[in-house]
Amino acid sequence: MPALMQNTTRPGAESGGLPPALAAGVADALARPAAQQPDYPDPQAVADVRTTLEGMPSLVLPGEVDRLHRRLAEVAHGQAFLLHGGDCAETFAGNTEEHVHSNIRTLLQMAVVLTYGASLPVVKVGRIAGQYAKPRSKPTDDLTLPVYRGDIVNSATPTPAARIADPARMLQAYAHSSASLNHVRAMVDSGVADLQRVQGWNQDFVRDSPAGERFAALAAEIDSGLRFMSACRADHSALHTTEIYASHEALLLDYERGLLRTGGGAVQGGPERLYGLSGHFLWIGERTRGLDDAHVAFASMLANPIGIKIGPGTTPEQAAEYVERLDPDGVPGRLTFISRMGCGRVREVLPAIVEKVTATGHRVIWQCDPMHGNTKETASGYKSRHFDDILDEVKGFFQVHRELGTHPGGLHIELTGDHVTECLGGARGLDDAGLVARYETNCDPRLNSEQSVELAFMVAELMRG
Ligand SMILES: O=C[C@H](O)[C@H](O)COP(=O)(O)O
Ligand SMILES: C=C(OP(=O)(O)O)C(=O)O
Repeated sequence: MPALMQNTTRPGAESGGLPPALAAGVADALARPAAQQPDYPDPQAVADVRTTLEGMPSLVLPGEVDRLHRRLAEVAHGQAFLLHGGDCAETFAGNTEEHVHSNIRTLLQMAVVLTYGASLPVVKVGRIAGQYAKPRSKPTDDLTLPVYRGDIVNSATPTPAARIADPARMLQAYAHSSASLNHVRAMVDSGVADLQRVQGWNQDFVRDSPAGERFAALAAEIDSGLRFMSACRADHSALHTTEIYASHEALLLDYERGLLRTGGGAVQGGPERLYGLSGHFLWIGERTRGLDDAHVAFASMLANPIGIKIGPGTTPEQAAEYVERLDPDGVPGRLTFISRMGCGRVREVLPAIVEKVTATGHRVIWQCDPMHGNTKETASGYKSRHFDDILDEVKGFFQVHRELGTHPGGLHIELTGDHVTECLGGARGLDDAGLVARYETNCDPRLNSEQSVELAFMVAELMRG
C-alpha cells in the first residue's frame, strides 16, 4: 500500500465528502462516456486511491481560484493578457528544483516582454503541478505496447509491465504537484519575480542569443521604463512580485474527482460551490470535448475558470454550445477558448467561430495555442514543430481578432526553461539533424528557453505594430 494511502472510513466518505446533491450531480457527469481514460486492471484499487485523495488537503484554495477568476475577467474585457506555458507532460523524475525554476523563469521573462508589448498586465499561468496526464492519438505505440498516458497513469519505459495503468501513480502525482506548487509559492515570496531581476535575464538573452541584436532596442526600452519607475520611486508591489497560477488538462477523471471540494460560501456569503482544487485553471482537451461527454459535464459543475481546446474541426455551432454549457451565467473570464488550428487553417476557421461566440454576448477569452496544430514528423522521425509555423499561427490569430475587433487575449505555449532541442527553427536555426542533441520530452516537443523568449519578443512587436 503506498505511503499516502489512508483508511477509507471517514464520515461522508461514501459521497466523497460532498453534499449529497452535488455528489449525485458529479456521479451523473462521470457516468457519461469519457474518452482517454486508462484501463485500470483493479477498479477497487482506483476507488481506494480516490478515497485517499478525497481525504487529503486540496492542492489550491477556493480563494486563489476566485482571484484568478477576477484576473481573467480583466482579460475577457480586453484589459489584460493571459500567458499560459509549461511542459507538454510533466514527469516525476523531471520534477526537480532546477526544472521548476527554469520553467518559471522563462514564463516570467516572456511575461515582462509581453507586458511591455501589450501595455497590459499579464496573467501568468503555468502548465505545472498537475500536467501529468496525456491524451493520445492511438491506444498502442509502435511496439504495440499500451501507449504511455503520462506519469500519473503509467511509465514511459517501453515494457509491458511498465505500461500497465497503476492507480497509485495518482498519489505520486498529487505529492509531486504539491511539491512544485510549494516551490513556486516560495519562489514568488522570495522575490524571484522582481522585474529588475527578470529583465536582467532578458538582457542575458539579448547578449547571448543570435536573435538578441534584433530585440536589443525593445529590451532597452523596457530597461528605461523600469529605470524611470525606479527614479520616480514608484515602489508598487507589482514591480517586485507577481501571482503565478497552476493549470493542467483535467483529463484523468478519477484524480480530478478525488480533489473536488466545496468552498467559497463563507467568504462570499452565498452557497458553497464546487471547486476542482487540483489546480487553479483546468482545461478540456481537443480529444475529450464531446458535448455530451463526461469531461464537459464535469467541468460545467466547477467554479474554476475553464479552458477548452478547439481544433480546426470545431464548428461555430459547437462553440456556441460550449458557451451555453460551460458559461451558462455569462461570467466574464469563466471560459477560455484555446484555439489550436494550425498555421494553415487559423485564418480560415477561426473567424466564424469568433463571430458566432461574440453574437452570444458572453465575454470569453480567446487564447492561441500555436503548438498543437503544427506538429509534424521530421525526416529523421522526430515529432517536432517549426518555430516559423508557431509564429505564423500566432500572427493569424492576431490578424483574425484585429479584423473582427475582438481581443486576442492570450498565448498557450508548451515550453521549458531547459536548453532542449525539440522544436525546429528559431534564431539558432535548429534543424532536423540537431534535434537528437537534447530531445527530452515524453510526449510533444516544447520550445526551449531561448525560443520561448524569442517568440515573446516577436509577439510583443506584433502587439505594438
Ligand atoms: O499533447 C497533446 C497530445 O497528448 C499529443 O499531441 C498526443 O500525441 P500522439 O499523437 O503522439 O499520441
Ligand atoms: C493535449 C493537449 O492539447 P490538445 O488537447 O489541444 O491536443 C495539451 O495541451 O497537452
